[in-house]
Amino acid sequence: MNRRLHLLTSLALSALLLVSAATGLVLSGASLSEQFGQLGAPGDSVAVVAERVSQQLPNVERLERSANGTLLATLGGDVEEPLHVVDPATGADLGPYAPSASLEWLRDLHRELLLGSTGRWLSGLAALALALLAISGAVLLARRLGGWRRLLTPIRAGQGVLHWHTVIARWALPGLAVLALSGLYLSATSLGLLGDGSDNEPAWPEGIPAAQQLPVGTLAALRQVELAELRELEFPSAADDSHYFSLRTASGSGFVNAASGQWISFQRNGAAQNLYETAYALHTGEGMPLWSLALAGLALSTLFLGGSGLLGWWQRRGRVGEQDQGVPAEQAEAVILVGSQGGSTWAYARQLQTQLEAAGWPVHVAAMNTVQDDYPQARCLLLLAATYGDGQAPDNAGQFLDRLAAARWPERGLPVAVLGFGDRQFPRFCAYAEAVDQALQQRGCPPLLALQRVDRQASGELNAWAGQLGERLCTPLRLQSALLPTNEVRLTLQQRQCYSERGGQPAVVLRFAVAPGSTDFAPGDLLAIRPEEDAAPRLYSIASAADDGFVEVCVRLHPQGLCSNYLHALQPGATLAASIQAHPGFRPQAGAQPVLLIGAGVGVAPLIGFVRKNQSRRPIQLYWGGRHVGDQLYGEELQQCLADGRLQRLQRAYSQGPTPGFVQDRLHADGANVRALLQQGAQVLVCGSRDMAAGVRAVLETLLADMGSNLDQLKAQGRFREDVY
Ligand SMILES: Cc1cc2nc3c(=O)[nH]c(=O)nc-3n(C[C@H](O)[C@H](O)[C@H](O)COP(=O)(O)O)c2cc1C
Repeated sequence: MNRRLHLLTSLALSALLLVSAATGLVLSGASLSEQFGQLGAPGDSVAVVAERVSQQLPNVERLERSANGTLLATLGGDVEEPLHVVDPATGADLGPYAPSASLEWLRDLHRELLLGSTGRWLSGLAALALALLAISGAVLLARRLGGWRRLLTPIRAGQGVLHWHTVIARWALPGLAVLALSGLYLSATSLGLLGDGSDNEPAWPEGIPAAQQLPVGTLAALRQVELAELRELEFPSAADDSHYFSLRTASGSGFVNAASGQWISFQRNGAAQNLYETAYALHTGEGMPLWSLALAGLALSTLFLGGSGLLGWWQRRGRVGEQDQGVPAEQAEAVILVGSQGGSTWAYARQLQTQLEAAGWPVHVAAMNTVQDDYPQARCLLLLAATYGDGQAPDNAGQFLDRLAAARWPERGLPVAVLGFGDRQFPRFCAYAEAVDQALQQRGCPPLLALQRVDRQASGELNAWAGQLGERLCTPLRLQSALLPTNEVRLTLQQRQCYSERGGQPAVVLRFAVAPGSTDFAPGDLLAIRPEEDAAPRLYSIASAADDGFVEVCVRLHPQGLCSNYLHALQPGATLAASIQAHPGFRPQAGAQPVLLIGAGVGVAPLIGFVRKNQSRRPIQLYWGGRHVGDQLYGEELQQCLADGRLQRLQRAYSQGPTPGFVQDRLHADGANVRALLQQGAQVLVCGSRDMAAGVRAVLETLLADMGSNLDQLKAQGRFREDVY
């Protein structure tokens, strides 16, 4: 609902919002430059400045100071251009006031789209749209991050316009809310729907006798008011026979006796006027240079958010596609319901749909929120559910549990199977799928299969489940990881370096030439290689970056391994097709905090990549585990990095060395150092086998417990990441 409100509002009013943001950007820039032009203005009183001006321009009738600090004098008599800019420091005439015609035009466009009062209504609508977008955006963000209390926690690394949409929106939201509310209020006052307090006037001077006027510079009341406070000062008019000054300041307005210099009356601004003044200042930034700068940033971010939101929506339309629902729900024999936020889970529903349909099953595929009361023909119900936030449902599944409680199909004993999609690096791995599975059990649905949780769309877990499901349905099924590459690149082996290992299998470092600009990647991304046409691809962590001009991976030989045998046999000049998958979840966060890299064997590949690229010399320490002291995978290069400061410290452990130990034992022995790093806010990146990773986690848990923390907290801060195979 929220996402739809967010999307529909932005689609319906995008043109209006973009015009408001673009004109707002230029206007805040202009206001900023005007304010910078007035930075050296004197801090004198109104009396002193009025004296200076009246000496230079004896026919001055009125002084007016804009919130940005420009001082304007209205000259009386037969003057062709009565409005002049004056210098408050000297009173000198700086020439007739000539506002830029294009700026005035832009201001009109911003306030009323050049359409008069209809345009003012439309501008009000733009402010309303901005308010709705800010509110629905905040709700979406809170959902995505796992609750309002986590609104300020780091957003996980990601790619694509929608990731940056979220990152920018988070910072811009409070400012956008201020802009939207002040814009709404100003529109309401300009349309006469709300009062601006301007009817709150001081008592009009009556019966002031004619008397000798004092020089304006000596008037006590005007000497109390600072120039920065001035809005307007009207001089006594000989024509009207008035013997007083009328004055409007930021805090109120009143009249001053020109002969005695005393206040005749003064009326402080009421609440409505103060509200108007505040809203006006907040919306225009006038008189507040830093806020003007922030407004320019907000206008820019509105443009970015509009563009990125629309682009992201356009890109997702096809991906998340719920278009092909198959047969209507009431005719389906197999029902597949999908809970997905990012869209990837739909790919598995499509694969199952295609294979089941090919085997003659009438299949219905839909979002979990559209679950029906009954599926009269169904023989099985398959639920594919991802987890978001802090263990919550994706948007398109948020209503599933409520609807399940009222549905009739559980009473028919329809067999169900739940496949959970998640990421083990989150504290509540596949928690939503677990909740769904439990609710189904409570409603007495017979399980077709036990709940299976899939970590980062791992092929093995997907296929184990598909295989079992195929057996139950008597229809062979398989699932192919949707992380499979679609962006194949042609690689040519440039260089290979083999590291043999006493009593173990050799590892080879392969460097493939890649045409500059043909693809983009960073250390830690994955190279997917398919050794044979029908084989599942194998993923290898990349040790280089696109600007190196080569893709480097490190591969251990597995005697029975199809892909490792194939890669070990490659000789320079050989070519192969592969593709690169971004893996933004596994790389150092931006910043200067220390980084603790932990790896074993060929798991060093992405880690050496991070070290190589450490041009800023942030403190990076590497703990690495091998077998024998002689195993020197990347040994020389690591020494070089130590020497030039890209690597601060290197600790090695050898499981079959003179003092045998694993990398986790080394960490444990070095507990004081690791604790110190964690206390400094270090991020931990672990790459290697599952067993090693489990050992490392156990040691870190112990060290963190001593510090009153735990791994879950570290993960929630994005400071613990694993790339485990
Ligand atoms: C912001 C965000 C929060 C996530 N939270 C969790 C979580 O709490 N538990 C979990 O197991 N996986 C979590 N994941 C991982 C997703 O469930 C996983 O990537 C899933 O395959 C995404 O499927 P989808 O693309 O269909 O939405 C999260 C992913 C993101 C981007």
